[in-house]
Amino acid sequence: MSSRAQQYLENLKSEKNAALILEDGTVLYGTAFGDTTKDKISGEVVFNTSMTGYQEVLTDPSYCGQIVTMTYPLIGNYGLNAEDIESMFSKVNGFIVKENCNHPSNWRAVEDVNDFLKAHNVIGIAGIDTRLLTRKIRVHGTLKGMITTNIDADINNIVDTLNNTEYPTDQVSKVSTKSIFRSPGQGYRVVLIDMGTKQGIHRELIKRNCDVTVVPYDTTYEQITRLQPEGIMISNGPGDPKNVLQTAEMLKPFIGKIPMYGICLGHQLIALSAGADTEKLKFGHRGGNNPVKDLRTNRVYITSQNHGYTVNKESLEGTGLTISHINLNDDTVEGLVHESGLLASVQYHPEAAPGPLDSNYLFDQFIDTIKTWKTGQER
Ligand SMILES: NC(=O)CC[C@H](N)C(=O)O
Repeated sequence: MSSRAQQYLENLKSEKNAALILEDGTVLYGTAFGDTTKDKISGEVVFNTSMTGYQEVLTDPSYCGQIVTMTYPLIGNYGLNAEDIESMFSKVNGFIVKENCNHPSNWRAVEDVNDFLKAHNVIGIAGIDTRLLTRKIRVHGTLKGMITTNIDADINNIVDTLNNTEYPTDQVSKVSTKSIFRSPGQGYRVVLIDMGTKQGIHRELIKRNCDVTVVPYDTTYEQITRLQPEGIMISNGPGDPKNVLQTAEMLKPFIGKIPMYGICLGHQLIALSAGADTEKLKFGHRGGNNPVKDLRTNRVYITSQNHGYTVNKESLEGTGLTISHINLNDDTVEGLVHESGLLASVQYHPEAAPGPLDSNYLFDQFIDTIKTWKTGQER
């Protein structure tokens, strides 16, 4: 080996000041960045295959408590800007990349990933073989992991702890709004149940002139009725939908009575409240190019996704719900419609723009459902 190559390897080794330890005993060494004052954090390690959109991933509350790895090898090259945030705070527990770019170049960039993570108290680890990590997750399913800056820590001890730790169950309460707030508009009155909503959903409703009232996940049926909604939107959010069964229960009396739309966690909650079941996927769908077919038109859409759970197909029988959309990669349920014609939901993110804006039409359909329902009421 040439002395230059040797020097390069030496440098690489000396930069390794953090470790990613997985519950199966795998240890990968890398370089800490972002908030490096955290000496250890743990969570479910998931991968996202988007080539861009790391800012949206970092600010999407659905990732609350998870450690996210990006499969695209260079992250941060266009920085972060003031417009593309999905929420004010980053709720990821940790961020794993192959290479972090500290010198972003983009006319909208206001900061780099390192500074962003620092400001949001999130630790990152760079220099990780994210291809190897992703293959492990694909074979095993998502894994619990820890990022630590104590590289001399007792690995066996950490692996034991990871194996004996349960996933948290309280993520929604951490990201849902604490109080009710309203964005007045001239159009339909929509109540947005905030399970950890992305700003994109709010933005799409406002774009359509809706008068939007955002309410916490634990708002009661009576409180929502008092707001006299003409439509209810249930947002995306983190964790297992069965952690928030109270919201599914609360929604029950609204089914078939008032126009409703569910996105991601909202879709899963609608299914649970109609009597269907949900289950965990092996490693989930997280990325910007998931092909979804609308079974009513046979049209295929390229969708943005971020979920680890799915609605169980067999459990839909007798619930009044039928499948409207299907994932072409693994045949899982991607959309539902209710026999009343008032209720629909999708597992993916119609508000997102992973490149194509294909799925925006679903917001128009929700508004059309409200319009038809209102016309029927006035007759
Ligand atoms: N983005 C979401 O709303 C995700 C829903 C749910 N937390 C899941 O992982 O399946």
